[in-house]
Amino acid sequence: MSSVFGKPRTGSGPPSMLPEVNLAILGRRGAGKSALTVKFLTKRFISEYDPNLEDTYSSEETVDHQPVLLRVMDTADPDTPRNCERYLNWAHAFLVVYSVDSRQSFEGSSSYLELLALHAKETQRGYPAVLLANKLDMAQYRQVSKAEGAALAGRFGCLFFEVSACLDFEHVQHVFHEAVREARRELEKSPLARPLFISEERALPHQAPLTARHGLASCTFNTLSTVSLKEMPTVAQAKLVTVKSSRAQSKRKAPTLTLLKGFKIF
Ligand SMILES: Nc1nc2c(ncn2[C@@H]2O[C@H](COP(=O)(O)OP(=O)(O)OP(=O)(O)O)[C@@H](O)[C@H]2O)c(=O)[nH]1
Repeated sequence: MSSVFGKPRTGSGPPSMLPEVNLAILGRRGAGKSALTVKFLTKRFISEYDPNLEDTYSSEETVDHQPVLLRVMDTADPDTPRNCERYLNWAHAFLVVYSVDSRQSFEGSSSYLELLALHAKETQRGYPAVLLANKLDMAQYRQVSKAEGAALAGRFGCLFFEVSACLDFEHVQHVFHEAVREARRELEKSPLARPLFISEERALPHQAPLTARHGLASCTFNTLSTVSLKEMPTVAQAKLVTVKSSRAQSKRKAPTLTLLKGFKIF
């Protein structure tokens, strides 16, 4: 069963005939990828949960009066890009996230943009990316100026926004919808492009790792020697994640609420 947010879909009905857009959220640990994903899907800010979970969710959205089934992969690379093919071959567009209060995360986002640029060059296709500076509510602890963010986005020709996962939903939603617009533009240019998925079964013929070919030290492809490209699978099932909201942190007693499918909020 898929994890579906936004407009509910019937579980046993036929697969959605909506046009689909796959969006991968990339960035260093702690940048706020999961918080942004959850904010977009549920309008709630969830302050803590398991950093090792990587899940894909789907949400029926309407962007510019056109419906779309948006699949969002909240990635969980350990410290640097790892086994990148799982999202490089799946996503139509990318949100690259850093946190305004962490220079390290900003540097990490630069590595991801570099990786996407190499992949685009190699596959001769566009991979729209949006650079997203998160934790704007922490601006008093800024380590990265807005100008630096804009300059990095300019270098890679991508859109740039500053948001906060714990402030208003509309800004976060706007960014996700912009990514859908970017993906649509790219899909219109190459309508036959289909996302592929890596499975760990057969060797990928005649393909050396991207890192080896381009010397990108920060990206490792542990499973590349034993992978093969397959058609995209159905959306992964969300695992049960127990999270604490800021209400719980303020020690007020509140009943436990299971939110949609995977998230439990106190
Ligand atoms: N103040 C503030 N904290 C945030 C914001 N977004 C996320 N956080 C916090 O930053 C921490 C990391 O957020 P996550 O969403 O887990 O970050 P992530 O990028 O998914 O990190 P991994 O799961 O480790 O890959 C958590 O404690 C969040 O509560 C934000 O906009 N403002």
